[in-house]
Amino acid sequence: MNTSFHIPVSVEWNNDHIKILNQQVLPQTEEYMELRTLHDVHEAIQSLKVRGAPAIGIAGAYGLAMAAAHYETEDITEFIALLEKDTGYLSSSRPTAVNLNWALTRLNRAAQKSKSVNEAKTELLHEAIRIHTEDEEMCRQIGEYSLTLLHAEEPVMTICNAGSIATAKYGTALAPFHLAMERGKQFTVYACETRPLLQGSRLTVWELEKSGVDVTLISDSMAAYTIQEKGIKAIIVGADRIALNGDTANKIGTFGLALLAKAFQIPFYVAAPTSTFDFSIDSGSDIPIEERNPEELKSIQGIFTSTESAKVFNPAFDVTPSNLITAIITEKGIVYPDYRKSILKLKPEA
Ligand SMILES: CSC[C@H]1O[C@H](OP(=O)(O)O)[C@H](O)[C@@H]1O
Repeated sequence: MNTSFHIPVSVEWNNDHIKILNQQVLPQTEEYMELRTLHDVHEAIQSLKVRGAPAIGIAGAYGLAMAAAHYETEDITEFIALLEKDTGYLSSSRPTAVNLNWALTRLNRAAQKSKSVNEAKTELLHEAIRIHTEDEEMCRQIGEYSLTLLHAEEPVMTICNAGSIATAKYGTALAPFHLAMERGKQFTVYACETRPLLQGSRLTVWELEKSGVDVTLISDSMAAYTIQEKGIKAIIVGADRIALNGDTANKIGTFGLALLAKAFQIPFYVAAPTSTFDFSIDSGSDIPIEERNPEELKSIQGIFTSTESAKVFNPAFDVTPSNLITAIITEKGIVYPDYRKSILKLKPEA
């Protein structure tokens, strides 16, 4: 393997602050930023400087632990109340990816078990570090299970960026490609550009090129023709929130790819850690879908591509019904229908 290739990561804890790769300016600029306050973290998540369900959870966890380290109270009850207030603020940064709430809930539970403020401050940072290191291992496992389903000689398609920079490392949907590359095996990946924020053309192409994986960019509208002409053998995507019945929220455009997979009778895989499952909701209709600023659709990098007066519908995610999903690949194994039954087995002990 060419030693210049490497698998990029996007979030790091740096003693007393968070260091992130600013995904808003990739691929033209590889800029690292320091996040030192809760507002810094909220803004970075909301503006997609840090993005991707698992990476949002990791950054949110470090952000809450970092903020709590500066609480001045010595009263544990007051400390917990402050933590709950900051948790609510941070949770509001992006509503769809369940990993943010999942991570912040873990930190609140860790603090609630603490007997003193000092113990709570230590436990919060330790829990954030655990979430970060666990996610890397979960992603690597997802990659291993994915490699039992995907074969390097068969071209595959993906959308958005469910990659190493959207997680601790390796990614979810992109994990098999990075792992295969580490073992000298080359996948042929077709990446949809993923309008309007272009996570595919800006981030997935950049990330896979860094890692030496063979990636070809297509526009979202080219997906059907590409499947037909390039003989795509499978589609694999990430997830932001998976309901008990297997309905999956992911980047806008995913539902359309699932319909194409059905039409072309090729497998459609969702790759996600169990931290992306929301065991409190029955179906996809319960998943909040973030609608974003209309400007994101009407312009690109400040240049209007429609009229300034154009009305816009700009959902950042859609929900793929579970009947279009061939299997869900998790770090605990591959989940098949009947999804409600198989997903319930993944539910952590209370
Ligand atoms: C493993 S990342 C999961 C998921 O998050 C991305 O959304 P966004 O770019 O808005 O943060 C995308 O839907 C990925 O598939």
